[in-house]
Amino acid sequence: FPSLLLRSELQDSYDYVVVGGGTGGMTLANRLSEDGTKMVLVIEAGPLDAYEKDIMIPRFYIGASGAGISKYDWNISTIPQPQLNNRSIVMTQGKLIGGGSCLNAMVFDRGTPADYDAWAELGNPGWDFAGLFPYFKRSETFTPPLEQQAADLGITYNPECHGFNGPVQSSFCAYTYPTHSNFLTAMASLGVNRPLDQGCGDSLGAYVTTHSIHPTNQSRSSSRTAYYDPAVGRPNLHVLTEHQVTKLVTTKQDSKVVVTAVEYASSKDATKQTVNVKEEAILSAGALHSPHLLQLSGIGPSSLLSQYGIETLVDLPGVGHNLQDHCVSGTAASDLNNATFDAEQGELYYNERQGRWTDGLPSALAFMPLLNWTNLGESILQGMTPSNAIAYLPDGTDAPVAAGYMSQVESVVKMHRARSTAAQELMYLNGGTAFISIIMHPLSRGTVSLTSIDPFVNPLVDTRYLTHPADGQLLVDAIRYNREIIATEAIQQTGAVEVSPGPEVISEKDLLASVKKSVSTVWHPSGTCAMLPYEQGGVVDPDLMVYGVLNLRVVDASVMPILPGAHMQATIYAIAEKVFF
Ligand SMILES: Cc1cc2nc3c(=O)[nH]c(=O)nc-3n(C[C@H](O)[C@H](O)[C@H](O)COP(=O)(O)OP(=O)(O)OC[C@H]3O[C@@H](n4cnc5c(N)ncnc54)[C@H](O)[C@@H]3O)c2cc1C
Repeated sequence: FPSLLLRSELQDSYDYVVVGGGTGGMTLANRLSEDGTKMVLVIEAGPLDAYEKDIMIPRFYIGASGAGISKYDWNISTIPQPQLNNRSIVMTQGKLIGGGSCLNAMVFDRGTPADYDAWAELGNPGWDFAGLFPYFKRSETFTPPLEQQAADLGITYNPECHGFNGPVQSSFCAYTYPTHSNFLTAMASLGVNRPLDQGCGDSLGAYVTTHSIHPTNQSRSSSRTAYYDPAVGRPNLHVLTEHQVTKLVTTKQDSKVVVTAVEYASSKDATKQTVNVKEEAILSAGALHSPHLLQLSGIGPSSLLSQYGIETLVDLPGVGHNLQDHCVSGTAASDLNNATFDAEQGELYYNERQGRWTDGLPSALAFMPLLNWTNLGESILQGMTPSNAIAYLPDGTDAPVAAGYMSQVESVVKMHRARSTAAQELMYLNGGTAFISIIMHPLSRGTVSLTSIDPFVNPLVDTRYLTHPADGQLLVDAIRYNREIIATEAIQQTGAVEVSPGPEVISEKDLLASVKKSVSTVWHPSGTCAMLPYEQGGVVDPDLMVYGVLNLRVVDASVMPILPGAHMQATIYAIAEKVFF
């Protein structure tokens, strides 16, 4: 791996220093270093993986393996959540070259046009669907479904909505459970449409999705394989792994702050080193660590920084606020898998690159607008009005952050009313073992905050899932909807019966209690350095430049002002592809 450097081989200064070699960071580093006149350094806290099967074979993605791969994970959990019976939720976050794109479930999709148009309407010109569309395409090499697969599962696509030369592979899993047809038939019987192609923004309805999987060898396509591997030999791209950035070194120029260097260390006890920044520093440390690093560097809410004796260089109340995540709860049906089946499928994978092991997160799903699946839509929407919502923000939320939140809620309600976005994503898991519902536009907001001036102490993550009652109501009603699906003739043919929460759990109160017992995450934290106007609690402007700092950007999940009604990675690749070009 020639561009992995020892610290002693580093130059004194670089044109660009990218903090974090994950999904967004490696994309940027690759594109910036296409210009051979620019020296680019990536500093990544984690190592380079060794193409282990847990990373590369879809069957073993971290969620499927249960416990995960702690050496490639930051091993962070939320603080105990009082509203969830004091449970802490495990918040897996990649700590390796490729970041989350090496651990994720590989679903590769886009939201609806409304999801991104809302970003633009919130004060970010150019970040609507039309503005992002070329960059979605630029990041992607799309492989259409095989003829038989398309016929069996009714997969349709529009080539005009896809890229065919981009670094990230997007394809349909070689294997689909036979019961996926039952699911699609069941959804059709409930009146749910089959969209032409989610790549065009036509993502509402039930269908089989694309994954970031290489269609030839059926292995993971990540920012490591897509953006790191091809750039590894460039003399102007240096990558320092297993070193954690501890602080941005700054000076003042007129009224603005300038980043002059980046400080890093290999461990808590190691001597801290610095590398100079000629043009820009770029934070791509993810939605938990980018705000943490800003706070450690004196850029954040002064009320928080003063508690730790950190001088406030830029008072930005939004840093670490507006934490949003796609939370999930489900209805378990019968277990359709067994160990013998799995062993047979393993053999099939190694011999032919076919079978169940080519399938990461099961690919049959439905994105459902609010008013299309719940009869309680109108009353849930009433409870979502911005003036109601503000009461559910964390205590002590600064006025600009609250103002930005009100605008976000307005956008979300508008989209729900127009049925232009998904309120839930319904996943048909493992060929029918569970129907899981993921809230696409949660109104609960959490925080990420430092708890020590020691950068090696992880930030405190408080996701505050279900603190806005509408999020809980949606998950409760999703269980009722799952029961309707299980009762359809097509699903009954699979032999599925509800095992959890159990058909005896019926009242609103009991259903909510069961949701609170089970609610978890699909690991999509975002919004903590939101791209919003300054007076709305924004942290970065539409060029993703941090307010009050001359040469600092944030390029990762934390800049999303509102979560899209989709999984994250395709959007993060597009953000990183777009920001400089
Ligand atoms: C288990 C799991 C399943 C998921 N499933 C899907 C899915 O199926 N589809 C989908 O689209 N999305 C999925 N996601 C979400 C998606 O993968 C993430 O949202 C995305 O990868 C985040 O990209 P990022 O660039 O914001 O951060 P990351 O990719 O996490 O990159 C941040 C990088 O910065 C490094 N870093 C942090 N702090 C420092 C520091 N101080 N110094 C140096 N380096 C630092 C980290 O080690 C990491 O490598 C999943 C995520 C997880 C964890």
